[in-house]
Amino acid sequence: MDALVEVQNLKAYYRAFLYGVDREVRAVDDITLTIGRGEIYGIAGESSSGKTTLIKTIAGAIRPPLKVVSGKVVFHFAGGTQDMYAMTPDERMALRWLYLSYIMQASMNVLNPVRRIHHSFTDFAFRHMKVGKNEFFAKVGSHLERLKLDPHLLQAYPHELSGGMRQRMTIALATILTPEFIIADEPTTALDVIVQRDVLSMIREIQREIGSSFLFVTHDMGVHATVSDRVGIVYAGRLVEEAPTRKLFNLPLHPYTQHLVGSLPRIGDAKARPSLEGRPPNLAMPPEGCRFHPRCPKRMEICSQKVPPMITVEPDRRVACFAVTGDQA
Ligand SMILES: Nc1ncnc2c1ncn2[C@@H]1O[C@H](COP(=O)(O)OP(=O)(O)OP(=O)(O)O)[C@@H](O)[C@H]1O
Repeated sequence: MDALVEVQNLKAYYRAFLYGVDREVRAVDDITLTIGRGEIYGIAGESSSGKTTLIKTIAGAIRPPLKVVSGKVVFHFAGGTQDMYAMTPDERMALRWLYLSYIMQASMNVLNPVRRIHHSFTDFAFRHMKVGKNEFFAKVGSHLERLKLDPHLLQAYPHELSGGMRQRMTIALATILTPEFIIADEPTTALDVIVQRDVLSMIREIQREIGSSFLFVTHDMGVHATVSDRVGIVYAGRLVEEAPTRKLFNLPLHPYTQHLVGSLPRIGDAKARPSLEGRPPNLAMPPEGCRFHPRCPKRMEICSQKVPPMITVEPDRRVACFAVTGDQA
């Protein structure tokens, strides 16, 4: 695989005072993954599993109480190879928008609510494009048309657009400079199913047209089935399985992935699918060994004693589970 982003043994913890005690919340704990050029890499996992913290850490958007404890995030952009945490804040800023951009769930936060939408494009992209105003707006117009958005919408205020249209406009804004890497955090979660489909096909189209790589985060496995090329499953701050999407859905290996895939509703279901017993762990006091073991139907003695390493079980898939790989140490 031609790697665009390499995340190596990344650990990022929050410092939190809980019940008067100073604790570390180990939200990202030793994650290693590679995102290929032109690939849509999905991250899935339930609420509080560390998805948002992982993408903030990859994007270099770190502020206290979050701290990168160890590990690396390396980008192989056209401008050269860069190590996110060896860069100065200015160098990091220079990457934003041009090479790396971010699509969030709450699109209103990006589009200035009291100004017409064209101002948002000017504010974010004009100085980077290094062309005159007329040429700039011609480029913005053709980018919108390419994404099947009417350029007249640039004259509108954000509140005049529907939620789905606003989100599509935010995606147009995030991609106007054709960044090589786009991070999307639950970009369709607040949208109804029909609008969600439009936004997902827009993301696929962008990936085809401008060849960007995406890191696509959502707890919704149905969305991953539609849009992601590969999926990494996160549980309690750790990556537990990674595979091409089709393989992951056809034959999930990790018991947690089996639960996620097995709990997807299917047409003809007479009753609700069983939910997993127990709750995800408190990341300030995670269980020893495999963090999933207290809830795992396949747990063995070793699972509470040792952290299962991520093992490559096929050239394109990895899993961290003693029940699958045995103890290979
Ligand atoms: N500012 C903070 N201080 C302390 N702990 C935090 C802070 N922000 C998040 N956490 C903790 O870090 C862990 C991971 O949170 P994170 O938001 O990354 O999870 P998530 O998978 O993105 O969840 P969701 O899907 O609900 O957004 C959680 O245990 C959360 O309580």
